Amino acid sequence: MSILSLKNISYKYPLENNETIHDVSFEFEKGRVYGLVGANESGKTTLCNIIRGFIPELYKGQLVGDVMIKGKHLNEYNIGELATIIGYSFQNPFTQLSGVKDTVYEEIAYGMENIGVPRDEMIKKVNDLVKMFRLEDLINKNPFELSGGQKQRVAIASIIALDPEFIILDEPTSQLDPKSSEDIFKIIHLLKKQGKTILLVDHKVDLLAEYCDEILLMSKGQLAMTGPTKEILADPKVLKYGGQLPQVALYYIQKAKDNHLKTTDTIPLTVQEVQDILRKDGEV
Ligand SMILES: Nc1ncnc2c1ncn2[C@@H]1O[C@H](COP(=O)(O)OP(=O)(O)OP(=O)(O)O)[C@@H](O)[C@H]1O
Repeated sequence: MSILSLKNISYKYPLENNETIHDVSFEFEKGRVYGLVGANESGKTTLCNIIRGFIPELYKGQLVGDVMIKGKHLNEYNIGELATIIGYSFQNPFTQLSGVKDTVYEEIAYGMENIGVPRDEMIKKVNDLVKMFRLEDLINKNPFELSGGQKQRVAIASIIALDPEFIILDEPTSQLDPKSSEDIFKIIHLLKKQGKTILLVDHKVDLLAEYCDEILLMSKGQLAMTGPTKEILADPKVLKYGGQLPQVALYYIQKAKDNHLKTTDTIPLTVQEVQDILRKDGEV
């Protein structure tokens, strides 16, 4: 059974004439990492808000279709239950900070305090997350004094602290340098190994190619392409729908076209895969 499913979801913001999301259906399986990609304003954040229930709870408008979580309609969960089932890290980490805690350490503990996690368990969890997100030097700092990237790491640690089963990360690496971005993807991999289901909105297709099981490509409010990462991110049709291909795939397609390489049925998506193909073809 899928952990979360979307059935014929359409949505129109108040005062807008046209739908921002049109007839989206999809089933998310437990323990998989999904990359949600698409051009700017294609509807990715709006879809995440629908999955988390912020639409229609906070944003009104016209929503049709059903969001089912573990076999129950989203409406059947109360706000507290939903917060522990679905973790949502916002695109802008500034909006995620509680604003009532003076240190990073307290900020990470805040959500757990609210749901009454026992003190010992809470301390252990915060210490684990501080280590996992390399926040050791920042624990006594005020969250609002941090850089954008540091805020982003604290915001993600705070939602993981609640141990949600389904985690939505909306552009978690947008303010991070390449090394910190890769670190976040490694944490995503670790969370997957713990059985979490992750929906990741990100433009860094090279990292998505390496870490995601499946890709959902949005175009003008619809899911234009969905499927295994290996199929979707190796398909030049992605470009037609405003998506991007990994640098490695683009390089390989160009090389194959120039006839410098023997063609192969499989377009490589990672540097490792290119090296394997080149080695097989006797190029290196
Ligand atoms: N609160 C709102 N009221 C009205 N329209 C909105 C609102 N929020 C977003 N939109 C519109 O909905 C469309 C989809 O926006 P959304 O932010 O969901 O796309 P996105 O794919 O996440 O974009 P980006 O990659 O730029 O973050 C856009 O045209 C946007 O202007």
